[in-house]
Amino acid sequence: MLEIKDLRGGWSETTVVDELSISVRAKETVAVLGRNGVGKTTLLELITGRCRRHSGRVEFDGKDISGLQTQRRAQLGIGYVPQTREVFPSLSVRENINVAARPGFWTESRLLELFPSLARRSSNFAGQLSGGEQQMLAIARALAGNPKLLLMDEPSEGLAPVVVEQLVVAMRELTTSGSLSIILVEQRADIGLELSDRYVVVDRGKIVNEGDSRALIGNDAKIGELIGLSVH
Ligand SMILES: Nc1ncnc2c1ncn2[C@@H]1O[C@H](COP(=O)(O)OP(=O)(O)OP(=O)(O)O)[C@@H](O)[C@H]1O
Repeated sequence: MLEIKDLRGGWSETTVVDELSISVRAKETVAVLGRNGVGKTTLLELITGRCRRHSGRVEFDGKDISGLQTQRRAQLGIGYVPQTREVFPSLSVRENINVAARPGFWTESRLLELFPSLARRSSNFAGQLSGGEQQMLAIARALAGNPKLLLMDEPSEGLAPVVVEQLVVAMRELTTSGSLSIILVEQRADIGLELSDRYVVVDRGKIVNEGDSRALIGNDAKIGELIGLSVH
């Protein structure tokens, strides 16, 4: 459903992602792992069209979307949960969810069921929420657009362990529900591997290793060697 071929791009003239190819099948979750600053966010932003492609192709559902505007890509079914969350602070939880909603499985009530902490605060302004709740809201808002592909950038970053646990429960539901394809950028390799079918390791804008996530779970020595990340 997503085919990226020899993609190069970055911020203005700077190349961050370099000749990267990856494909994601329907209903598959792929974890993107790697150290800070290797280009994981930039890869997601190239898929959404938020940063500059220098060469290569991005195909979505068999269509070349490389030259399309970000909004058009979203309309075609690419949802994005940016690292900075970008919820609208002066809109309520409900309003944030509905701002870009489109018909489909994910209705407001299903989303509030998926995230019980949001249900309890549905009338609050997003700006009053904790970091964890804002992260849940960013995911809920992206899902409300009923995407076919969801891109998530480090959802667990900066959150307390108990909140990360709640988030993982909801994300597990998403990855096992079987209707979405997901690319999950995650600093926490243990979380990324647990939630994904396959993983890729990015280093200096290229994929340097990939494989079946289950084969790597628990193999901390190998994870450390591949990524140099702490697993807990
Ligand atoms: N919005 C931006 N504008 C300009 N440069 C950027 C922007 N975002 C990232 N970069 C640059 O692109 C390079 C790769 O960063 P990127 O955020 O893609 O890496 P990352 O692997 O996601 O790391 P992190 O885990 O720290 O987010 C870095 O040199 C970074 O400074």
